[in-house]
Amino acid sequence: MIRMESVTKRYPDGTVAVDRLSLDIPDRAITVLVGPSGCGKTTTLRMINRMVEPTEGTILLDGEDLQRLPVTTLRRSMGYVIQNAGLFQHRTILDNIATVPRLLGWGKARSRERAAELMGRVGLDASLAGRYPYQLSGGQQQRVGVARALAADPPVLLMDEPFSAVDPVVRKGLQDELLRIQDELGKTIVFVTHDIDEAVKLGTMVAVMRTGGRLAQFASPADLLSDPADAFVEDFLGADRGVRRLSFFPSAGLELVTDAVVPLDAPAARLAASGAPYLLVTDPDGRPLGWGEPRDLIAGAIVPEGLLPYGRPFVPGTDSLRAALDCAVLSPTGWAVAVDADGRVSGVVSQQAIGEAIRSAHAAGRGDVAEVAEVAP
Ligand SMILES: Nc1ncnc2c1ncn2[C@@H]1O[C@H](COP(=O)(O)OP(=O)(O)OP(=O)(O)O)[C@@H](O)[C@H]1O
Repeated sequence: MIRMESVTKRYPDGTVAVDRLSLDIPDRAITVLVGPSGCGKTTTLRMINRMVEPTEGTILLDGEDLQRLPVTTLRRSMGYVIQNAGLFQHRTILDNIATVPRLLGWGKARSRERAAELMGRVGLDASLAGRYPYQLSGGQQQRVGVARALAADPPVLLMDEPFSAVDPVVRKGLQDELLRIQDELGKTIVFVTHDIDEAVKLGTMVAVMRTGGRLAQFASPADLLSDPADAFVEDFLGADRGVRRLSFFPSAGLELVTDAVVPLDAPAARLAASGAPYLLVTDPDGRPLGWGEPRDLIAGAIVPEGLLPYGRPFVPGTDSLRAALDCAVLSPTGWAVAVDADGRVSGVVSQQAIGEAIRSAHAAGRGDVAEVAEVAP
């Protein structure tokens, strides 16, 4: 949808902020521009809505040269969200969100109705509508910024470090919310961040830029983590990229052991049958209670309070291999507990078995990674 062809921006003082950048930004997906401070991310984003004009090269929107489109028409088709939200301090939340529809001549009632609908969509309580920005937390203000950018339903959303000024917990909430909204709305989003974890979490495609405004690599997060183009990208990705890459492998293929799972009232024969070093005891509904060693469990008299904690379970099919590994690492027995969507135990799996699954997933290579790219981290 948006194509950049050898785009360069040289500021009047001679600074080359962006150097011959070519990018195909896919339709209805999130493309993240990431890189160290001053590498030209913001300049690139602003060239897309013509707040900055390129010195050389061409940017096409649906095949049309941006230079041929009137700036007002262009900006109306592109929502813009910035750090600290940039809200109008003297306007209420509802009026902030209704700004663009009002500019487009929608009429007061319809604009406010739309603004109220968007508050719900971005997770803001309706009771906040009459407040002013200073009466909201930083995270709430960012939500207002997103709602305002979406108000006129533009096909493109440009987001410049929108979540950088909030604490990590609020930030995670905002990221999850953006992914949820994107699932519903399917916008073409260009998102600038200097945080590689945010880029890998949000991006369908990630453009890693280096100082001097040059593109270092343009790839899906899974491909980036498995095949960094050079030492700069590898360094930028950080030390634990191997573990992070596991987020893109599903846990559904793990072979679950079921005979190490026993109910509270298990008979002696059942306790002795599995040969496993630990048994996971379940309640009458099949939910986990805790681990016990077979020799410590007395048939018909298992005491839940005497069991080892089962840790955090994972859900095969929804969770990734990284989540399963994390459960196993945190489990006092080294075994991870798998549950279904209702929290009932479907089996258990050892660290060793997860390790084997990781090795075969890596061996299966990229084709498999692409297939499972939808798995949640
Ligand atoms: N108006 C300007 N005039 C001259 N140089 C500029 C101007 N705006 C930006 N620059 C320079 O262009 C380069 C790229 O800046 P830009 O803001 O695009 O980078 P960035 O990657 O978004 O940085 P950050 O992550 O720190 O926001 C920097 O060296 C910056 O100093």
